[in-house]
Amino acid sequence: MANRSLSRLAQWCSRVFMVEINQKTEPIYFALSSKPSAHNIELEALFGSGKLFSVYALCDDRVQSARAHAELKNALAENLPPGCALLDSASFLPDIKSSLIKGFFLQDNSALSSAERAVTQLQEKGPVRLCVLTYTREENGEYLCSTVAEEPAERERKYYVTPAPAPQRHPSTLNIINSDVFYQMEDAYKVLQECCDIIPESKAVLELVMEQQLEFNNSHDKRFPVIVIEGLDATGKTTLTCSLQKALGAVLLKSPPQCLACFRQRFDAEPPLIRRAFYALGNYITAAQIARESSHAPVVVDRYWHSTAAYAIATAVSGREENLPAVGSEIYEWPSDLLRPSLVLLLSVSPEERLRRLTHRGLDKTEEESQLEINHLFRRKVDEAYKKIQNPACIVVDASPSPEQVLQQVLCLIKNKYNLQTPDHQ
Ligand SMILES: Nc1ncnc2c1ncn2[C@@H]1O[C@H](COP(=O)(O)OP(=O)(O)OP(=O)(O)O)[C@@H](O)[C@H]1O
Ligand SMILES: Nc1ccn([C@H]2C[C@H](O)[C@@H](COP(=O)(O)O)O2)c(=O)n1
Repeated sequence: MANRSLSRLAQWCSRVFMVEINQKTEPIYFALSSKPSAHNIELEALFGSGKLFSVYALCDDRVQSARAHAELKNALAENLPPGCALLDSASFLPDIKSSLIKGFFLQDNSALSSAERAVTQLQEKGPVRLCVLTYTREENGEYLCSTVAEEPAERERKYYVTPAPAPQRHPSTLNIINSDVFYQMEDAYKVLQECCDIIPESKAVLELVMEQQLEFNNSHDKRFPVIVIEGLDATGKTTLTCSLQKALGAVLLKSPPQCLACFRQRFDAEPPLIRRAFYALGNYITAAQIARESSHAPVVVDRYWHSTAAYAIATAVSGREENLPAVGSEIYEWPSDLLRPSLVLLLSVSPEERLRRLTHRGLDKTEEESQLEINHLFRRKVDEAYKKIQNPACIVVDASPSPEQVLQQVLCLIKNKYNLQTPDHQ
């Protein structure tokens, strides 16, 4: 269903709404119905007594939609009067892939109940069309939903708010494929193609991808091992990959590759659809470099697809780590057209040790790194997602001992697996 058709209230009736009070508790689910329902304590707690709204940015185009949602969040945060709570919300068709539409649930407890005016002003300002649903409480305690629509007939239409059961699949997992994680180069490529007008840097990135693909040769029969080192920030990847490079006489590569470094900040500022497509394409450039280099030497890679998928999944899946799909889900499948490494090692340290290393290093932190620091829930989800990725799955390495001991441990793993001749580091 095109988003634009959702401007009519009746269209929302086949859908379920999810409101997330916070990341640690279960979301609240409700639906719209022409029939009233029995009293529900959860809904009572969510709807409380103030004025309530759901706000969605409606665009047919996925790039515009992703940007409009992010802009709406900023605009609401800036323009709402004090006393308003802005909660993440979404609407979806239970267990139907790609059906999730993100929006916001707004509780207006401001002194003058002026959130509606602020929202209407945003609606008038455009250019993005907003769908605003408003909820009112009847004397008998029922909640009714109507739209803040221009046409009077549409404004008159009302539906009962009724509780809905939690779906089997957490709604935030419904849109992951091709919105957060890409499983073919073509799919990520298309996203950046659609961005060329609004983000001119996309063109340069696409050209670099095409250049590398032309040189890409995936047909060497005899390859040297390709060892990927993964892990959260400050777990020791840079330290280990540099030592491995020397110890194995290997070529050291990273993803995203150096040629994309100047574009990274630009794409990091974009919503997940665009940002993740950028990192996905980075992996294909690195893959082409791996294919070239592994024909004459072992290759060590600092981050690759495990990072791209794990961070994207952990960000997309809201709430607790139990909401992550189980091992075996298609979302953890390695992209069919991406060069597979021979070995993936996941460096693991305790949160306390990682924080100590981060603080000691004292470098600027990206927003996501800062989030990792303050948000243990997110860190656990990244870690879990790393471990759920299959074919190739990663081998967890305890990276808390000294750098030299970690290196020895890893050399041992590599030697055992490949019978490689590596210098002794006793
Ligand atoms: N085994 C270790 N024991 C103690 N300190 C370590 C160890 N390995 C690395 N460090 C220190 O921890 C800090 C982070 O290490 P490093 O830069 O190698 O991590 P990283 O995983 O590459 O981080 P990022 O992903 O953020 O670039 C550095 O100050 C480094 O010297
Ligand atoms: N192959 C990669 C590498 C990195 N990312 C993303 C994931 C995090 O947001 C961030 C971490 O990188 P770092 O700060 O350690 O340079 O970059 C990715 O998606 N794919």
